[in-house]
Amino acid sequence: MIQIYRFKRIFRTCIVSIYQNVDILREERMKLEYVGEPIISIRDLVLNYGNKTVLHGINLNVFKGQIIGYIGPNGAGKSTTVKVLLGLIGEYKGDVKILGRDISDGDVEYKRKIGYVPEVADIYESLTAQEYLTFIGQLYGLEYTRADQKAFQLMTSFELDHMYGSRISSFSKGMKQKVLLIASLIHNPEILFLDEPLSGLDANSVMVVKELLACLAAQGKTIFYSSHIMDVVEKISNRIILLDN
Ligand SMILES: Nc1ncnc2c1ncn2[C@@H]1O[C@H](COP(=O)(O)OP(=O)(O)OP(=O)(O)O)[C@@H](O)[C@H]1O
Repeated sequence: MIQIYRFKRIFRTCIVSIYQNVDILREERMKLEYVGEPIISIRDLVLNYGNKTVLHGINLNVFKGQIIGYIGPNGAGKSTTVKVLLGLIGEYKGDVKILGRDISDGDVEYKRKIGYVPEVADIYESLTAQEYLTFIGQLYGLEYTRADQKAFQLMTSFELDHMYGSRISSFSKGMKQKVLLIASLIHNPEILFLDEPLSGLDANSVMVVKELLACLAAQGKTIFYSSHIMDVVEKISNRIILLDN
């Protein structure tokens, strides 16, 4: 109980300080913008689905601590870009480096350092949140006890601790979305890819996610946030990329 309380306190303290110092943080993040090696580097990325070209030569550098809003209309190629970065689509032209490594070189180690919240996710609904999250944590190499502790902390921060032992099939859409978000954070990734992460969340949960993202960025995490809705993205991002053909 003490640990939960401590985590809640740290989480809230971080959130409060983020809001109090939001301008300073923005300024600090802007300073980070062009310093050092990019954490994600995309050069002349072209991707075709059959005869159709979806990505027409994208060039982009993303630096540590940035929250990138990756915006474009439906069908612009946002999810496709994210899938390339995650190594889920290999048939592209151009160079993509994550954490300094070319992702086409076959070394998948970088995947331990990234988290992903997909737009549409398959989630094992017959498992409880505890079973699902500890399973994901162990896939990322965490010990069961550590995964369990981390999962419960994150469930608590999203006010879902009372559902920890319940089957995911009994969760609302927004609750499932939160579980997916927790699953993406359980291994403390350096880069977080989010594909429309707020879909299905109520206003309060949107606030929690926004605060959490600001908190993560302040800790030096990099966030790649893909969405077709400018409204929320412009409030949380410190750099916006518009994808238009
Ligand atoms: N597996 C696929 N096979 C063929 N075409 C595809 C495939 N996946 C996506 N596309 C097409 O590629 C284009 C880009 O799709 P993508 O899902 O990347 O867009 P998006 O910007 O994420 O859109 P949305 O905002 O609707 O999620 C669309 O025209 C889509 O129909």
